[in-house]
Amino acid sequence: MLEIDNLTFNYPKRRENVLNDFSLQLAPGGIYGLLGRNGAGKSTLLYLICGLLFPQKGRVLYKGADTRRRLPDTLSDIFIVPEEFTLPAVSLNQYIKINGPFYPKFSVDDMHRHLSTFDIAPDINLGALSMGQKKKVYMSFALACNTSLLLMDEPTNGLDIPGKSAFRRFIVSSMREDQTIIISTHQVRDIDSVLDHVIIMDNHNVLFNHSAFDITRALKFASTQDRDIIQRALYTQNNPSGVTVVLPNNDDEDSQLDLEALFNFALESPGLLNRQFTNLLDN
Ligand SMILES: Nc1ncnc2c1ncn2[C@@H]1O[C@H](COP(=O)(O)OP(=O)(O)OP(=O)(O)O)[C@@H](O)[C@H]1O
Repeated sequence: MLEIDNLTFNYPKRRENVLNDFSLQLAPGGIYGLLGRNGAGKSTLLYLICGLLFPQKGRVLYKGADTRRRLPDTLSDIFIVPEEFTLPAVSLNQYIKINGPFYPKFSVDDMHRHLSTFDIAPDINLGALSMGQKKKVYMSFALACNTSLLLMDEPTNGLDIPGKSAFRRFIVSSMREDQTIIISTHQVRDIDSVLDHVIIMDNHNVLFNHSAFDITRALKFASTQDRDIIQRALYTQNNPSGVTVVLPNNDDEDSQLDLEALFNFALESPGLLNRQFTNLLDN
């Protein structure tokens, strides 16, 4: 269990807090999408979760331990793939030899399996890779560490088109049931089919926090030109072939979660969206 209790955080010399009395609890297992406008504090939250930043107030507990204590047992069970990183100019084998031992469940076989999903040979030198290739190698290493918590900041930025679909395969096929992955991203089309849970941040706090199952139970997403349907919609946005609509799912129909529409709906009418969920949970 990841427990974020009343977190308040600001960087030095900034007027407004980045996070203000921010609380969130994540049950273990599953892929969480963390969404928010630019500057909402998504990266900051990931750094606070893994103990790279310390809050001014509140705390983050992972499996009962405060992550700011940076205990070896905690740090060896959490991995973060930041949006930007550097890799040393060494062979992959050397990199694994140096870094693998910090993670007791690291598996070379898993590493090779993940690399092959991305079509990358294992006998490479990390200094001779493009940024996108480095990202694929680093994400493969991250997953091969088999930590129970994996944090990824904009993981699909810089990946080519085959790399983006490989990423979805890589995430879904490689994660274990007890593993929790938090993915912060703006590239919603790259991940909307793999998420188990959606968290939207705004105004220094959590704006929306529900499972994909509950979202598609409460809401129906469609693209239409039918005026009657458009008039009944809770939220509409134009698309090149008609109108994307979000409707109350009164007749229990299955539809594909449209993360972009959900995100825009949440920012535009958070009260209406959250009321829809209160109604669903009451029924
Ligand atoms: N090192 C820093 N020093 C001062 N302010 C910072 C620092 N890093 C981030 N900030 C500020 O904190 C706020 C939150 O930044 P953060 O990077 O967490 O947002 P984000 O939601 O990840 O944004 P984006 O979607 O653009 O990546 C922003 O207003 C940013 O300007």
